[in-house]
Amino acid sequence: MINKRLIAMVPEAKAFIFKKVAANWISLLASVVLWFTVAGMLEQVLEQGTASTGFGAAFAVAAGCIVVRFLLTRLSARYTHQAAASVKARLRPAIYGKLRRLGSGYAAQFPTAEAVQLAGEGVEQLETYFGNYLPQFFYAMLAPLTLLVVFLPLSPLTAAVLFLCVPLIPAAIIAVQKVAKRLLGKYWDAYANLGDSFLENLQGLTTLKVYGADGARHEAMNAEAEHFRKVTMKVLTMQLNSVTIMDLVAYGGTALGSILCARAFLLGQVSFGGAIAMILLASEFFLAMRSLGSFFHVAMNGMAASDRMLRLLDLPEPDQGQTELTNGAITVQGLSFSYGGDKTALSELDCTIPQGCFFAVVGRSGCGKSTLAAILSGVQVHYRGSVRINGTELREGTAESLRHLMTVVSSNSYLFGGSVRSTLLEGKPDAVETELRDALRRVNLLEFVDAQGGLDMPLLERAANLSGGQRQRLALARALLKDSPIYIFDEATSNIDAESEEDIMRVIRSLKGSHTVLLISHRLANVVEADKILYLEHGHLREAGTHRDLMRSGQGYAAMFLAQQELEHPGGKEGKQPCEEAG
Ligand SMILES: Nc1ncnc2c1ncn2[C@@H]1O[C@H](COP(=O)(O)OP(=O)(O)OP(=O)(O)O)[C@@H](O)[C@H]1O
Repeated sequence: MINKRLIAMVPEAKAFIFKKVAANWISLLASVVLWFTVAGMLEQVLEQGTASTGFGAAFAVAAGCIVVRFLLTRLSARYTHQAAASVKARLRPAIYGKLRRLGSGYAAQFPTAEAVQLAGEGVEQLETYFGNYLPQFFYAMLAPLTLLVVFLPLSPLTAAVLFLCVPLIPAAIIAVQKVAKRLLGKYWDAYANLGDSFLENLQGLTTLKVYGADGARHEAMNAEAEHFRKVTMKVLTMQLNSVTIMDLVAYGGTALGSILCARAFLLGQVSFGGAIAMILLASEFFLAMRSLGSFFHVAMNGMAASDRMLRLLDLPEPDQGQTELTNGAITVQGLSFSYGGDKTALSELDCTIPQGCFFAVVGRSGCGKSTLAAILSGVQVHYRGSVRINGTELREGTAESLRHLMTVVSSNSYLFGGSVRSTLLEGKPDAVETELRDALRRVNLLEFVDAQGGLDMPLLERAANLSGGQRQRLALARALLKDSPIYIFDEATSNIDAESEEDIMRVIRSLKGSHTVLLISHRLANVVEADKILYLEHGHLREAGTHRDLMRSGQGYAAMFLAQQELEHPGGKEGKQPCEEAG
């Protein structure tokens, strides 16, 4: 339960823990003085029948002790909060920073829902570990030792019996520790799985409704929730049972101590005042350990969370490059990539994309187009072979410079809720009104936005109040404002209306010359004007050339192009037009 690595991660907490232990210990000494003073007054009253001289001083001492205890209790609570705050301030950024360093492909290594649960509830339970459990752990050892020293001169037998009973509480804790660890492991598994399902079902709710599959998912989630409830109940039962045992030891021990004190008084071994003071203090022998037992269960849960947190923090990170990437030709040599297993998504790819050129990557579904985009944009970093931009290897470049250099616009670019203005400003935070309006004009969205109240037109989450084509055009306007030297368009025109598609393609074509453009498109009519088309098949580069070259060679690309034209214009001659125009 003393995790050195975890403690080292929150170095500030050590000082607060020390101060809290000191405050609790001084408070215990104040209790000793208080109860001995009260007992002394009682003895005086019993012996003399009335208050005598020195009573006023005794009252003053007792009142002083009460005030000291009150102040120290407040101080102790403050140290708890400060320790807890330092836990939050250290661990949440550590989790967030790790996810950032893992890069946008982090979800392949660690589920999003679990990361959120750890950063939220996991960290909160660790607050109890640092703020309560650790200080109590040290205080619970100090308190019985202090009382042993106080009791020994008065009644050695009582002191010895009480002191020997105290370890029964940690023994009860140790007895349940193994069971608790196993149960809490199960608890976190069930919690994380439920979180994953909940997040996924929520994200896909519309799809579930469309297919009428929400009922089945509902049932499946009910079963998961029921499993989580049962595990939670087992955890609570275990905690309750162990608390009952600890209470039995604490109150049984206090009762035994009181009986021994009374016996020592009757045998004349201790004065009346001494016996009363010991009876009043007997419970203090156990209270510290008893509180430790209560904190133990919450802290144990925090420890289970910390195991997972450390697993996340230990995940291997992609090497952080140190070289500034600069604009220039993209050179790919012997590029291979696999998502795991024997199957390769890309095999020995070679190509050079000169600066300012318009390249297209095409091929059948699953041939590796998006994988290439993910590698070029730094999302997938574990590739073999070489990818250089202006001569610098991609993995040696800093993430920051790659972000400046390249923008990816995909078919599902995320649009946050807010306004059109706030969305556009994500592309260029210091853009002025005219720049924002100009970007909207370029994607043919200005008129619509103006009709809806202008740049401050409100946007719902994921811009749900826009049509698919409008969303995509807005995402493009945001990307244009960023004005990066290289753009990758990954199916940026899929699933949208023909008018929006043409608007977007017009903008993409206009970037040629001033920007390097890599267009990934399943619709080959869109790539006809590309300077070079790369045709992939099962991760291999099979053909490369202009549309005209590839049509002339009459292989895979030509067959795919003609098939699409036939589908779009059945029986018509239109199918051949773009080819002839390009020629
Ligand atoms: N995250 C992943 N984990 C495992 N395999 C993956 C993953 N993403 C893609 N793949 C596999 O890698 C191969 C290439 O996928 P990729 O997404 O690059 O194809 P694509 O050409 O972009 O397809 P599409 O045109 O359908 O988008 C496919 O066989 C796919 O099943």
